[in-house]
Amino acid sequence: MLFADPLPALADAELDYLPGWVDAALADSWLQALVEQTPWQQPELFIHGRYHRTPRLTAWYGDPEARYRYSGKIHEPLPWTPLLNEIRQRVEKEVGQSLNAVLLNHYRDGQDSMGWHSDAEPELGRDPLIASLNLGGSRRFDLRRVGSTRIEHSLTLEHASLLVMRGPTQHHWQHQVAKTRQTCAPRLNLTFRLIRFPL
Ligand SMILES: O=C(O)CCC(=O)C(=O)O
Ligand SMILES: [Fe+2]
Repeated sequence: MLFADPLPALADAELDYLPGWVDAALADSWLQALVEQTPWQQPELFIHGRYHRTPRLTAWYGDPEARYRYSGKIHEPLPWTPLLNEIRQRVEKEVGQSLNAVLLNHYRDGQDSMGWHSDAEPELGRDPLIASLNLGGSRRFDLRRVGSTRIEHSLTLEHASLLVMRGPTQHHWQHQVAKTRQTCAPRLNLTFRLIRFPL
């Protein structure tokens, strides 16, 4: 093989990393439009008995039934914009499955982050497919087994790439985007999902 595999096979996981999934100039235009057009929010999360501001900006879009529970609160989806719907259709074609919601995360700099979690909410059902589009600055994405504190693998998610997680991944693995002191260009991540069992 000419290049080191950015993603070796991990037991009980099915991950595909597709660098350059979309033309870089088109990805640039998506990034700019989404940063400007999205009504960003910074919700408060109730964790360990205290409220914390989410360390990033977020927005939730989807079909009307795609409600989403997050830290005890139910979030109604915003209606699809033409651009998000166009991106959704491209992603659906890639993964061969319909998707009815997307979570947008805006990491403004290296101090914005997402803590360890699995995307295993009951609304997503068994073996959920999560298709994650990366726009803007690169960030390190870490993986560890559920129940372990040791990072087993890290990969750099680059502009215009798509990371697809499917099969048993969410039931056996957690992921994070950690804070970093390195300078980071603003980054958007869009995780497309299928809410199978709406609340
Ligand atoms: O920003 C990322 O790459 C991860 C986002 C994520 O894990 C999520 O939205 O559930
Ligand atoms: Fe996630």
